Amino acid sequence: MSKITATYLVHDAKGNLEKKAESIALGLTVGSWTDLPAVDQEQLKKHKGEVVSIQETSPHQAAGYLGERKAGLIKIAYPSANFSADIPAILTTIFGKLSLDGEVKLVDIELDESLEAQFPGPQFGIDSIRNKLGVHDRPLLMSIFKGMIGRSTDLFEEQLRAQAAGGVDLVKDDEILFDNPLTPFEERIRRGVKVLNEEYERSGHRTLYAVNLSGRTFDLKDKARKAVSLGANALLFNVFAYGLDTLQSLAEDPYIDVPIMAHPAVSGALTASPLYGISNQVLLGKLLRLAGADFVLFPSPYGSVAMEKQETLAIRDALTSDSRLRRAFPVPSAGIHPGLVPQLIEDFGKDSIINAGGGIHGHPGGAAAGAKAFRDAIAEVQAGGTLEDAAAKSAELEKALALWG
Ligand SMILES: CSCCC(=O)C(=O)COP(=O)(O)O
Ligand SMILES: [Mg+2]
Repeated sequence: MSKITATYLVHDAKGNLEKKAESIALGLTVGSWTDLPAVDQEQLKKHKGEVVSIQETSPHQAAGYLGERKAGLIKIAYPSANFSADIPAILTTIFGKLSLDGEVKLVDIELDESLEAQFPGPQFGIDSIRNKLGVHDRPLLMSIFKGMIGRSTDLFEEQLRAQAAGGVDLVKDDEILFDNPLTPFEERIRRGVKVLNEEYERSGHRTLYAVNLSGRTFDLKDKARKAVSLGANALLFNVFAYGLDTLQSLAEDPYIDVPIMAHPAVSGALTASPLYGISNQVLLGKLLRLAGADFVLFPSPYGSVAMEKQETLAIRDALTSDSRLRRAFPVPSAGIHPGLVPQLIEDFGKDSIINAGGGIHGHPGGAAAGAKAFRDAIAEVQAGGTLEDAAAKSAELEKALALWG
């Protein structure tokens, strides 16, 4: 029978992990069935959650916790006969009321093949995005518009041109730039298409622009379709302000045939606690890939909004592991500057995106020089050289390293 298996990190003050596991397996499925007549018990058996394993582990030393307790990893399998094949039903089954019930964190999920087959995953994924850009042999470079709130479309055009001229492969809106009278959504797309076509004619380098798809949930599909009809070639989406299923609906729409970039804004509210919530591997990795994100941003382990390295590597693996689903691009972000390029490539590999806002716009020579500094660093590291080798040949990189190290 098809199923989903969920793993929970449980801290139990009473110290009885077996009882806790059984109460989860029952409570999230058939409830208390043992008191029912035998015929009903038989009927309900096939819907009951199954405790697959219980592995005791050392309790987390969370500040302020007093007293004895046991911790364990509890694995429970839920029959897919219990839920429809959509993320809201799955999340409610495996972590609905349980998410409110003490120190329990959802740390892993495994869908069996027949369940996973009911999700399309990324529409494009790494290989197809590389084909669009014609770049196959290095990590991609992305930059972020900065300081656009309250500014005009002329500045937008100027920033976009400079970023593209410096050699970035993708430019994205900042997630905090919404539809507004000064830089309206449709106007950003029109101007973006014009500038990037001109830059392509001039340099032969292709750049994609991910416009921030924002507004009310029920307007998103029409807005995204309109964006595509105007020539938008990628969308940025604050998925956790809306919900994973909203992303899936956008990714599945045949008229919204552009890659979608998932921003992690708001996700920290669900993932940050070591005791509660959902692990980053599950939320930003497995679930975003399942829901159809082509690119996933998350805090890098060494930038300004840092995440534990192990967690970032687990996200990377969840997005790129072998699967029937296409691979999504990991985009470690926040506080990224050219001095971090060797470490980024070592940790996230060729099939990742190096993404910078301040690290490009803050370059003393402007955004074009900032982008070139990154491209020079990437080229040298890919060729087996060092940043020092690259800086000796690149005035832009030399300046960036002098500023940020
Ligand atoms: C926390 S991951 C998303 C990073 C982001 O949205 C951003 O704007 C990063 O900008 P930065 O200037 O730190 O590169
Ligand atoms: Mg941002």
